[in-house]
Amino acid sequence: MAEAVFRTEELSRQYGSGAAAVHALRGISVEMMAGELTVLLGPSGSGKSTFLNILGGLDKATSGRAWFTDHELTAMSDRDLTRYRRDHVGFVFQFYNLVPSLTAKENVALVTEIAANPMPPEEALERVGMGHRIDHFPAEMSGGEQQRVSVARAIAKRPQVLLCDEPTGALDSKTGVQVLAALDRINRDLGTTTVVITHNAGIRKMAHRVIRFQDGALSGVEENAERVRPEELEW
Ligand SMILES: Nc1ncnc2c1ncn2[C@@H]1O[C@H](COP(=O)(O)OP(=O)(O)OP(=O)(O)O)[C@@H](O)[C@H]1O
Repeated sequence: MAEAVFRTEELSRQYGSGAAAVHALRGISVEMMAGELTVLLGPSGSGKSTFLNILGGLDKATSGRAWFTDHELTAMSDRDLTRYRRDHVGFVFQFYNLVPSLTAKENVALVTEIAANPMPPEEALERVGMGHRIDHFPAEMSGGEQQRVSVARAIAKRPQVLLCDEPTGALDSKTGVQVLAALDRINRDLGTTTVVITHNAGIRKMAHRVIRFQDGALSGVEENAERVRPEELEW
């Protein structure tokens, strides 16, 4: 039986208090399985980023519990959360945040220099289809290519989980597909448990599991019996 890498129980997050309180998450109970690619789908403001940030140790719940394997994230100190992020989590955000004065390889090496068991930057870039661009600077790359370098940077430390917040949000569909194909390949080849936020419903078809958000609550969980390759997605 598949093992749950993430599990939440009545997870809630409130920002502010009193009349100004925003209930970003309202009691989310869900699981994400080892080796799976999960898509978090929902409209803007439905709580997806808040949920992903708590799973990644970047934000804290107001109530409820969350686990990474058998470690309870919601019981960890800030120091433990920092160590958890450093050792286990790769992040990809909508904007690539590459250092403009460093080449692709140097951007990836920033991470591999401080990781315990990193893959060589060349290998990470090869895995996202950027092996031929290792000496290029961000300004010499398209948005989709820069995003693939940021995926290489995220996987180079061999994280157990890869958390991606709108990785194609700033891209057109053609370059977006190349980024999704890179994520799909990493999930298949390395078995990295991957969570991808999107508000683009077409992307759900590449996932093993789809978790839908609406107004901070779950509005459904589906498993895809058959997955569509990113290259065949329509959006
Ligand atoms: N730091 C914050 N302070 C106050 N409210 C916040 C904060 N972060 C998020 N929110 C609110 O919480 C709700 C959920 O936001 P969240 O970013 O998690 O949604 P989302 O589904 O990821 O949306 P998007 O697709 O636009 O990123 C929104 O109403 C948002 O305005």
